[in-house]
Amino acid sequence: MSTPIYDRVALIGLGLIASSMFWAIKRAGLAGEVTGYARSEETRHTARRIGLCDRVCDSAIEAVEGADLVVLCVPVGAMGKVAAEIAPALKSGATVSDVGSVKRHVIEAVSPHLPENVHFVPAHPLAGTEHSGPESGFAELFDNRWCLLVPVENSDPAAVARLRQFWQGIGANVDEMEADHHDLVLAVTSHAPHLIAYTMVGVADDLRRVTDSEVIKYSAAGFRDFTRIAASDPTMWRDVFLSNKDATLEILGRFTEELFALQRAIRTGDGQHLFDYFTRTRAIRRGIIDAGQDTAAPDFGRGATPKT
Ligand SMILES: NC(=O)c1ccc[n+]([C@@H]2O[C@H](COP(=O)([O-])OP(=O)(O)OC[C@H]3O[C@@H](n4cnc5c(N)ncnc54)[C@H](O)[C@@H]3O)[C@@H](O)[C@H]2O)c1
Ligand SMILES: O=C(O)C(=O)C[C@]1(C(=O)O)C=C[C@@H](O)C=C1
Repeated sequence: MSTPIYDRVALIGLGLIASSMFWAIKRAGLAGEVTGYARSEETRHTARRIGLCDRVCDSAIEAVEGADLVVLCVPVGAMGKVAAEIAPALKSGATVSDVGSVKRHVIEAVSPHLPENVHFVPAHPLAGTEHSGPESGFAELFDNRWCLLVPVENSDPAAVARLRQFWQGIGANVDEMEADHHDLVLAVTSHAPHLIAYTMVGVADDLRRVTDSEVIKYSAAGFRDFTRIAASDPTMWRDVFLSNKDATLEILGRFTEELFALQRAIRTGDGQHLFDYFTRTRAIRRGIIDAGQDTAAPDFGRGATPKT
C-alpha cells in the first residue's frame, strides 16, 4: 500500500476506465476517498451495488466538491459539457484531468470552462477493452501500459508531477506528449485500426446475408480479432472520429493508397511486392513484442517464428 497521493479523487462517468481506475486506486491506496458520479440513475445504482466508489453522488457538483483530483471519464464529445457543469464547484488548487482518447479537442472543449485557480492536466491511458460500463473494470487494466500526460500551456509542473506519480501508482508507465502529436500518433495506432476493423466486420456482415452464417461459423482468428475491436462502444468511437477528424482522415488517405498498391500487386501477380511488404510489417510486430508492449496476445517467444 502506498501513502495516498490525493486526499479525495472524483471520477465523473463510471464506465470501463473509471471503474478500472477505482479498483487500481484502492489496490494501491492512492486516495483517501473516491467519489463518483454517473449521468444515469441505473449506472449509479449498479455502482452502489458493486461497491464502485466510496461514495456515489447524485450530481457531478456534489462529487467534485472538496476533490483534489477530478478525472473526467466520459466520452470525448461530452467533456466540455461536463466541465461547464462542475466548474463552479471545483476546489481552489484542485487538478482537473481526463482520460479521453483525443487530446486537442478535449483541451479546447474543457479549458474555457475552468477557473484560473485549478490546474488542468489532460491524460490518456493507452489501455482498454471492447467492454464498457461500470461492471467492466478491473484493477490490472493499466498495469505496465502507457499513460500519456498532455500538459497544456501553463500547466503547473508540481500538478503534472503529482498526476504522474498517481498514474504510476495505478500501474502505468507515464510519458508526456504534445496534444497534436498525440492525436496523430493515436490516429495511426488506435483510431484508424478501429475504423478498419469496423469496416471489415461490416463487410463480413453484408456477406453473411449471402453466405448464410458461414462467416460466423468458420470465422478464423484474424477475423475474430477484428470482431473484438468492432464490438467497442459506439458512442465512444463516434466521438473519437468526429473529434480527431484531420489526423484520422490523413492516416486513412495513406491507408487507402497502400491498399490500392497491394490490390494492384495481387492483380498483376507481383509476389515480390507482397513478400517485401509482409516482411516489413512482420518486423513491426516483433518490435512490439520485444518492447514488452503486447500483453493481450500470446507471445510466440523471442526469436521463435510464428507458424506460417
Ligand atoms: N474503452 C477504451 O478502450 C478506452 C481507453 C482509453 C481511454 N478511453 C476514453 O475514456 C473515456 C471513457 O471511456 P469508457 O470506455 O470508460 O466508456 P464507458 O462507456 O464504459 O463509460 C462512459 C461513462 O460516461 C457516461 N456518460 C456518457 N455521456 C455522458 C454525459 N454526456 N455526461 C455524463 N456522463 C456521461 C456513461 O454513462 C458512462 O458511465 C472516453 O473518453 C474514452 O475515449 C477509453
Ligand atoms: O484493446 C482495446 O480494446 C482497445 O481498443 C484499447 C485502446 C487501443 O486502441 O489500444 C482503445 C482506445 C484508447 O483510447 C486506448 C486504448
